[in-house]
Amino acid sequence: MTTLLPIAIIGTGIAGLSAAQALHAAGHPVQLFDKSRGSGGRMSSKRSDAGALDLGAQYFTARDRRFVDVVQQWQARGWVAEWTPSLYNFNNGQLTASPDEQVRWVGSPRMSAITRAMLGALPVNFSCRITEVFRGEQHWHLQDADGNSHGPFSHVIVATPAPQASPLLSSVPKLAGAAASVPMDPTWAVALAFPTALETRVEGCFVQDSPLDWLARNRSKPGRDTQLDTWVLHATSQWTKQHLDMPKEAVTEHLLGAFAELIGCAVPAPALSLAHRWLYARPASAHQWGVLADSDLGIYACGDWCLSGRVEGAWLSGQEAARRLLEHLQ
Ligand SMILES: Cc1cc2nc3c(=O)[nH]c(=O)nc-3n(C[C@H](O)[C@H](O)[C@H](O)COP(=O)(O)OP(=O)(O)OC[C@H]3O[C@@H](n4cnc5c(N)ncnc54)[C@H](O)[C@@H]3O)c2cc1C
Ligand SMILES: NC(=O)C1=CN([C@@H]2O[C@H](COP(=O)(O)OP(=O)(O)OC[C@H]3O[C@@H](n4cnc5c(N)ncnc54)[C@H](OP(=O)(O)O)[C@@H]3O)[C@@H](O)[C@H]2O)CC=C1
Repeated sequence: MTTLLPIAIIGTGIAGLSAAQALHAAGHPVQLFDKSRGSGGRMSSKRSDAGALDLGAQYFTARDRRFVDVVQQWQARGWVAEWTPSLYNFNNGQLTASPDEQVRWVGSPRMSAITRAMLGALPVNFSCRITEVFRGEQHWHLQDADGNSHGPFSHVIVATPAPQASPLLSSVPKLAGAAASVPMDPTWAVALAFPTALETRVEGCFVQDSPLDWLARNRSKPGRDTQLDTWVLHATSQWTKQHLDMPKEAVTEHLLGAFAELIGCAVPAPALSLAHRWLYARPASAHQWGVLADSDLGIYACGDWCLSGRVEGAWLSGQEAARRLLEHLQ
């Protein structure tokens, strides 16, 4: 059985697009919405004079068979490539090589390439912040921040971070309460570009006992612009919380200082630097919900916070939302 009305999907991160693709493949019309100007959410990339910079998700791993299979398809289509960084660990003031066998994937030529390709020609309203989701006598309707109404829709899938999902689920208090119970931690990200290559072999580093949590040589990822030596630094959730409202220039200065202390080579002034604050970067703890659903009413919530807090979890959660919706239609 097919629905005549489209299914509204709020959020064009990987969870929303995972659900959209599965529903579209099953013959159901979808209509996507995102408050941003493009797709990707936390898997987006920032265009800059130093090329595209992955400020959010750095790479992803695939452990679940279903995700392994889809990543192989993405690889065959050229949407993703394996990233094999020279990995290090910084612990107790020591920088040590930390190679492993883990396969790590990145979007190619930038992280945002994956959701751009998944979106394809699916209908989407960008720069459209949904503020209200409500049910009429039979169907769902959306209200956006500019006062426009959208609908009717047969079903709604909310695919935003938990704190942003909760108000959109207010017509089903049980779902709104579950989403509200998931705190999400922030992450400050800083990108740097140096005119000459830093004299280090480090291409990725897991960091302990520092304001930094992770750093990556962006240009070591496949397909990236290599003219400048580009780096992305992520602060720990703890440091970010303590400095949530610090001006971007000061955040850059602090994290550049921490980077210079640990990287073990001379660090000149960067030719370009930028900072980005991810307010809802990761769920404070993992859940095993898969999806939140009220199938009788036709409303679903998905995203990384319903599973592992990683790219893989977000994709699986979107699949689960689509599966539950299709199951209920039968
Ligand atoms: C700094 C950082 C580093 C990370 N590193 C990794 C990593 O290395 N590996 C890994 O696996 N994962 C990593 N992650 C986590 C990974 O990025 C996420 O798990 C995944 O991208 C979440 O996808 P999602 O679709 O659930 O949510 P999102 O990507 O957040 O998508 C939600 C979308 O909803 C939109 N939206 C929100 N509210 C509204 C509204 N009211 N109306 C319309 N649209 C709305 C947003 O604009 C966004 O596009 C990282 C995340 C961050 C922030
Ligand atoms: N900053 C955020 O907001 C945010 C960061 N996230 C990070 O995303 C990756 C994804 O995790 P995944 O399980 O897919 O990858 P890994 O297996 O590569 O890493 C998992 C953790 O394991 C430790 N690790 C892995 N490899 C090594 C290594 N070669 N040497 C030392 N340590 C390694 C490391 O843990 P610690 O940082 O040392 O505690 C990895 O973190 C992951 O890095 C998340 O932190 C996800 C969501 C938001």
